Amino acid sequence: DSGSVTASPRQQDTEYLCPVQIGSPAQTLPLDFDTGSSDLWVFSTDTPRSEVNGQTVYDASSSSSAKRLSGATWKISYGDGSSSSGIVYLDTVTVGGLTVSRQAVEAAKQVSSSFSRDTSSSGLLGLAFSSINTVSPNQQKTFFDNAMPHLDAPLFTADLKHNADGRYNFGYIDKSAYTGSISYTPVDNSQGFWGFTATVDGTDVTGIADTGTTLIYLPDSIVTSYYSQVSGARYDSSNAGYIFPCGSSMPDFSFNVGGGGGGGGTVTVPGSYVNFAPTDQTGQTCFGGLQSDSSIGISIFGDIALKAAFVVFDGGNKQLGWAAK
Ligand SMILES: CC(C)C[C@H](NC(=O)C[C@H](O)[C@H](CC1CCCCC1)NC(=O)CC[C@H](O)[C@H](Cc1ccccc1)NC(=O)OC(C)(C)C)C(=O)O
Repeated sequence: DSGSVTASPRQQDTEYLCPVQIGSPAQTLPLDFDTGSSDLWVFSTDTPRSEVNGQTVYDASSSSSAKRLSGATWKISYGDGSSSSGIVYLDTVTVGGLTVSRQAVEAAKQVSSSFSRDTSSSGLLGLAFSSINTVSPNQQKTFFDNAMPHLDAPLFTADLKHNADGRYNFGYIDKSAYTGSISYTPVDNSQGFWGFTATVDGTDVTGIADTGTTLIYLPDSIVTSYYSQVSGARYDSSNAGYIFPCGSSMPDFSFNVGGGGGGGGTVTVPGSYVNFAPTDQTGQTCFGGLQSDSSIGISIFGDIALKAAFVVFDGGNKQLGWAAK
């Protein structure tokens, strides 16, 4: 089996949403595919009306294939401080033509305000490792874990784009989607994430490949040396990050993956991607797409990095592949 689904950017590439079919007859919800978490949760008819703000909701009672997973609950909180919790159904889930028949669909009974405010997203589809799924008492598998044994190849690929529709493919590598060769590097999933080590200016950086995080967060030393090349760039505490004059021409940002003997491959993030967005309506000052990880405790290669590459999340061989495009 295989599947292929469009990933549409929202709010200046802040997140990427994909249409997912749930239940019988199919209910299509736009979900944020997140390689940084492992719960498939959705706004539902169980979500208080006061917390629903135009989002499409899942109605288990109108799905003939929905079965309540009795006694199961979930509760999750994310790096940005948002959170949600609720109950669990098993139902049929289809992504880009790839179907999993008994997928844990976590229906929200509560969502935090930032989810209510994000009118374009109906929830998340977690693509990290099932070891960090939050369902209790019996942890549930991700869509990818459930699909893996049926896939032509035990992998999925992420091809996110700046300000344009990209694609997640499951079960195969689309050779027309990238240029040159794919450089692979081992994955450390001990924390449940797609952890890997890259080299930046000769320094090894261990971080995670996270489609659910908008920006790149790296060690201070790397970030300060990057912005030292940009006149007028400075760390601004009110914005809690590096800002600079919007007219600045930003240097490209490169990192090497799969180094060692073969020299590995280099991913180059165009400087224009690092000029993420204006900090206010005046458009004078812009916020950087590369920020320090010092308040996070882990380095994150988020969408700013991922959209500069074609990335293979290989669950069978526990490796990450990076290619230019
Ligand atoms: C629960 C654990 C098992 C896993 C958990 N994983 C994470 O927190 C990482 C994961 O990728 C989560 C997934 C996101 C949670 C919030 C909704 C969107 C997805 N990433 C995160 O928690 C990181 C948050 C993102 O970077 C937000 C995302 C966002 C998008 C649109 C609107 C609001 C917020 N972007 C964001 O803040 O963009 C700015 C900086 C430009 C404003 C953890 O480590 O705690």
